[in-house]
Amino acid sequence: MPTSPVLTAFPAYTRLNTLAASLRDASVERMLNTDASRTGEFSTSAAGLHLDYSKQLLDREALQALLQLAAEAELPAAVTRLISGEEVNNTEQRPALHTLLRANAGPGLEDKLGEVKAARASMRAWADRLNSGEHRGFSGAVITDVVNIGIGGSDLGPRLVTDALRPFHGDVACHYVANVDPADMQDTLLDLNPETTLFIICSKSFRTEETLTNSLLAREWMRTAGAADTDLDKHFLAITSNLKAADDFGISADNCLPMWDWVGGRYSVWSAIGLSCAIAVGWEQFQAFLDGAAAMDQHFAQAPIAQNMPMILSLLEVWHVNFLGIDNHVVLPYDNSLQRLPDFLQQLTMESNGKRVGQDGRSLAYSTGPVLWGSAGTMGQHSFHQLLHQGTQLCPADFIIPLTTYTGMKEQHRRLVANGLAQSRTMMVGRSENDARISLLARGMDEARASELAPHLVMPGNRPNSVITLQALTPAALGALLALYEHRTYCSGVLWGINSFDQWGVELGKEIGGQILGVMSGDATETVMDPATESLIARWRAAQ
Ligand SMILES: O=P(O)(O)OC[C@H]1O[C@H](O)[C@H](O)[C@@H](O)[C@@H]1O
Repeated sequence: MPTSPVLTAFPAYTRLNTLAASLRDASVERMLNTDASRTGEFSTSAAGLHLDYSKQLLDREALQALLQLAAEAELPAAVTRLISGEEVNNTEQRPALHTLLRANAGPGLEDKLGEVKAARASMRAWADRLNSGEHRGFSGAVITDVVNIGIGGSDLGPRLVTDALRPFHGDVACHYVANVDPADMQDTLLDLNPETTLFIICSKSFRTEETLTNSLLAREWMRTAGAADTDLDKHFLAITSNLKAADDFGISADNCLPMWDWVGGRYSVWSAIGLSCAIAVGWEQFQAFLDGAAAMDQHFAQAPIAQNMPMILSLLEVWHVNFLGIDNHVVLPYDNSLQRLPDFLQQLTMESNGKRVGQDGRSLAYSTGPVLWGSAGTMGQHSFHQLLHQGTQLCPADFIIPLTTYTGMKEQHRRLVANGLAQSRTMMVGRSENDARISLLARGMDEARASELAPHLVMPGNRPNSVITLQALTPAALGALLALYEHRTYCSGVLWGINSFDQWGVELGKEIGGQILGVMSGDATETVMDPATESLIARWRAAQ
């Protein structure tokens, strides 16, 4: 395997360390208030999104050093490697061509692009057939509900996109079942009618335990309702690269749409894995979603580092993790439709960059992907924002704020935006002890009590955050936003010298899961577990 460059070897690394130390006591508020051009310079726009990072704990010198780091790590060349189909996933010897899934041209990749276009045509045909009522179930009834069965990348992306684009929904309702907990499938089926339901089994591998278990439940439900095996094609589609397994399940090749090993699960919503979304919003809107992502791809490939939004976000991530010693990142969409965005980004970033060795397998002596978390504003304000403002850990935040609402309720939406902007500003300005004391006195509190209470009201401020705004949460803006975070993730992986496209860390748990299931089912009496696991299995057995 090639020797991967490591972050600490770049000349800019040492300089950034020094600059980070010198900035520890700097005031972001002062930097903003004394520099009229800071907001303009610490911001960039792309594909309908605007990023303002002027409230980051960063001055011009540090920003220049970060840009220098990106140049030393040759990020622009890394973008070319990604988009041109080089084997950026070195441990699995594959390219990662999610950009091709939304492209209209792919120089040197014509064969693959041809397959992508054929898959798009097939998605479109299925979306049209279902939305027009042409495709019918075994009793001749029109399909009214689609259930996507998948997990991880075969669930989180489609679920988020369908949820986020609610105002664009047509007549077919899309549901999502992922968990192997039978309650997930049972609850979903409660309101559904087998005659009018179609399942999409989404699994690149068609080997995933949860998905296969739920698919068997769905097939049984269909059979119990009177569907013959020859009717199954009216109720099941498969999105997979494993046609043989789909066929063994009873889904014919005509009902299978492709997935390819050169697309990672968490990067696959743009492929036929997104079919449920295309059905939910119709092909035109799904195409707009692809086009929005393609516009971000173009920006990523062409914009200079200093204006390159994904690169800037990635440099900020590395700045936080490796120079300010921060190990988490909170994403706060001020839009109810984006409440599933943190879930999606958790898989995207943590499965991609939660790695401890470089591409060459050598242990890394520095931190990589941070823990990502978050929830839709304003809910978090009434729960965890306390820690954002006064906790001992720094939690750099991305506020994501659409500037308009589809609801038509402008005044209420103004409140939502005001809340987002207020949280961003509050994280920066904080409150001194003296200001706290004065505000308590103004409320009529006596001097002694105000002095006693004031330390509890102190907020250090200077807490880094960025604000991403968009005109409206349209399919195109959503596509651009997801592509933005995909590319940010890739750039951070390049800066850390890791492979962002494999996920070996999830395998052992699956293997041990199989062993434990064997013991619980009594099929593997010879298997010896550790005493703690044995004792927990005994507790389970006693409860049966
Ligand atoms: O699409 P599938 O093959 O069913 O895979 C579903 C998911 O399961 C795996 O365990 C991986 O960790 C994910 O990256 C993947 O998205």
